[in-house]
Amino acid sequence: MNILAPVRRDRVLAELPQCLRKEAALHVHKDFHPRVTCACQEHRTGTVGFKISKVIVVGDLSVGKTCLINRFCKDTFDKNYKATIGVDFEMERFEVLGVPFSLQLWDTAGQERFKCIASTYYRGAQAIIIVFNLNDVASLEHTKQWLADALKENDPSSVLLFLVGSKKDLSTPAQYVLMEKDALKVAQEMKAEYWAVSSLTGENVREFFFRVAALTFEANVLAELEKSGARRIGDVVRIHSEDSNLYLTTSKKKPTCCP
Ligand SMILES: Nc1nc2c(ncn2[C@@H]2O[C@H](COP(=O)(O)OP(=O)(O)OP(=O)(O)O)[C@@H](O)[C@H]2O)c(=O)[nH]1
Ligand SMILES: [Mg+2]
Repeated sequence: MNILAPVRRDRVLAELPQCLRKEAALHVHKDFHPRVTCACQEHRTGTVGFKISKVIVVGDLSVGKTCLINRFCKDTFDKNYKATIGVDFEMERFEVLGVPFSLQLWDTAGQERFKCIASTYYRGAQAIIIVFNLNDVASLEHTKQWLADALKENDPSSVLLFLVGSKKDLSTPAQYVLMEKDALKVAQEMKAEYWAVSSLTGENVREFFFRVAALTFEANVLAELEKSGARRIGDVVRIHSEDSNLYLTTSKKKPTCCP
């Protein structure tokens, strides 16, 4: 991969992609955080010219983790199941608000016998994607254990969580509605953002990864600004009391500031 080649035109994000369901979203702001937009305009996004975030994808065997990544990164779909052994890795490049940004996508094995190898790659994730099969309620129940295991290796206060229901093409609308109700509840308990996708049809796959890229980029730049002491004395910090379901601003206490 040539890191200096221009980013593909369909990987350019100029606006914040919106969540799927407001009831289970990491935040529901219409735009990027004003400090992030401002920093990008002024090229104050950090010391390095490009940024990388590590994302791990976990969940039961055969829920469709590999197919989800392959649909987005390679626009392919394989109907034959080939278990991931240990981990696989894909790097996807974006340009967010004019800044080069990459997601390192770690596709882990769901099979019990490979879990031990896979879990050694959990550390240092900025986002955790927990996948379940929308047609298998047990796989939704197991997401809590997958999350607990992934959080052992990461800082729960800074990592972004996504709960993704897969194989949407296999559920009828009525079945989907029932499953979504349970899934939204689990997502709210976890403080994860909920998505439902189909790697076979491609439904929501691009929208989902764009949202992951945008939110990890936003968190990454905010952390960078905080670290570099970019917040000037006298900056006004305003908490939006009308924000609801904003996991980031409520539990993680990231204030919304004037630029
Ligand atoms: N109909 C349908 N089938 C899917 C979809 N996604 C995955 N599958 C099928 O589900 C099976 C398992 O998919 P994988 O992506 O290999 O599952 P995995 O979660 O990576 O499995 P492990 O690597 O063992 O953890 C394959 O036969 C896929 O073709 C989908 O969106 N729709
Ligand atoms: Mg796999």
